[in-house]
Amino acid sequence: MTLVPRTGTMESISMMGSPYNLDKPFLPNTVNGIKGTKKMTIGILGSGDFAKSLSIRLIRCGYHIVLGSRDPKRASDFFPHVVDVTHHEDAVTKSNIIFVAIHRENYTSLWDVKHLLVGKILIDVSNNMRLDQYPESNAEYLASLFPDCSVVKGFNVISAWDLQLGPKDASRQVYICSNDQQARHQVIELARQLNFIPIDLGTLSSARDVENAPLRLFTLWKGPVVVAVSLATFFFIYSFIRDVIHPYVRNKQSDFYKIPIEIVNKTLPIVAITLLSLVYLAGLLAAAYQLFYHTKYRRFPSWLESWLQCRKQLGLLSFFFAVVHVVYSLCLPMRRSERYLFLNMAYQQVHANIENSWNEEEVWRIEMYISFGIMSLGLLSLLAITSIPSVSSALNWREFSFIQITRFVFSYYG
Ligand SMILES: NC(=O)C1=CN([C@@H]2O[C@H](COP(=O)(O)OP(=O)(O)OC[C@H]3O[C@@H](n4cnc5c(N)ncnc54)[C@H](OP(=O)(O)O)[C@@H]3O)[C@@H](O)[C@H]2O)C=CC1
Ligand SMILES: [Fe+3]
Repeated sequence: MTLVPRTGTMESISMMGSPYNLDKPFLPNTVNGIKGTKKMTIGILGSGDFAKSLSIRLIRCGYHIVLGSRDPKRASDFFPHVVDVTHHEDAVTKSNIIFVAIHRENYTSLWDVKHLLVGKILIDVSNNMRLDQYPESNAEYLASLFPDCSVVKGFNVISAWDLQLGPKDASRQVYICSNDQQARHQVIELARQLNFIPIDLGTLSSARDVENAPLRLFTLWKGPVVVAVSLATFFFIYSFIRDVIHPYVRNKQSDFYKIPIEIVNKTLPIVAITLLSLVYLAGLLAAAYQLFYHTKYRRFPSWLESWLQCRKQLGLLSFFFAVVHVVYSLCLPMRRSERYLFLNMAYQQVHANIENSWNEEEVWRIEMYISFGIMSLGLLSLLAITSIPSVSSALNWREFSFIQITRFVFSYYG
């Protein structure tokens, strides 16, 4: 089966306006200006938010929509006039690829049209409220209800809002899986025509992961963020006790003014370098593990595997702390306390009758320190940039490792 080629521009429109506005900007006499193109019919069951946004996207891409609703008269008010809003029976009869845009709890309401669904492709777009909410995935459940259909899971990672925004939006990947290979390929092609990037996840056993995907919240970031916050808290308290509390207890010297900038600025680079060490330590431990067992065909313990997986996040957090440290350091001379200390030093120097306080060794130390600091930040930025998928895919493995090693060396000097 050939699918209608996608059409050109897709201006984003809002669903929030009145239904009469819906068809104006993108529905001329011909669909998106393509005359005489034979339109393929796609069915949608349900007339909710997802169905509305999906129908607009499909129409813009040159498809004809037949929408099945329990109450077509009411539903038709919310759809552009070119959408054929009808009963479930009629919609199912007129189309071979049908989006099931209703919630899992209502799948059984499709029992009445079961005989009409034989041999059709049902696309399950549903999501759940919680991770692993049901014993089996929604798509597998739908497949068990309608064993004579080819159930394909997909498009659930795209929100109704994203569907309206059009292809300029970044969230374009959709995961597709089905036990029927031919149906899967047809839906993959359909996703392409709708300007999404389909990812083939094989059989329906992946559906659970696909359904859990929109519910996950920064899975790989949790651990690194907890580590970074814990390190920051620990080193902040340590520096506070060492540089503020200790001089106060011993000499009654009040250095509490150091808390907002100096103590924070001492904490930041320590956390940055510790996080960076953790990035490389995971790889070293993995290598040691393989050497110890004389094989690379042995699974790493789960803690090491999770650690290896979140190295990128650890590295990016290290970069974040390093950048903030640089900003703090640049602001150090701006402070009033710095100026007072400077004046006091000058006054004491005059008192002591010292004309020139130039200390060659100190000068060189600071010049080198700043230079290495800038260079290491530059390399850290380079690595942060290379962690962007489109950039890293342009580098080969040797180039990537070269940047890693150079950064490691400079960061330690910095
Ligand atoms: N909204 C979103 O952003 C996204 C939604 N999804 C999934 O898409 C599906 C639809 O979501 P959404 O459009 O937001 O939901 P809505 O609640 O807005 O719409 C659901 C539709 O299902 C139909 N329906 C309601 N009750 C029954 C019933 N008892 N029997 C038969 N049909 C019924 C109704 O259509 P009618 O009255 O015309 O029959 C209703 O419009 C869900 O599975 C959801 O998980 C997936 C990704 C994103
Ligand atoms: Fe520093």
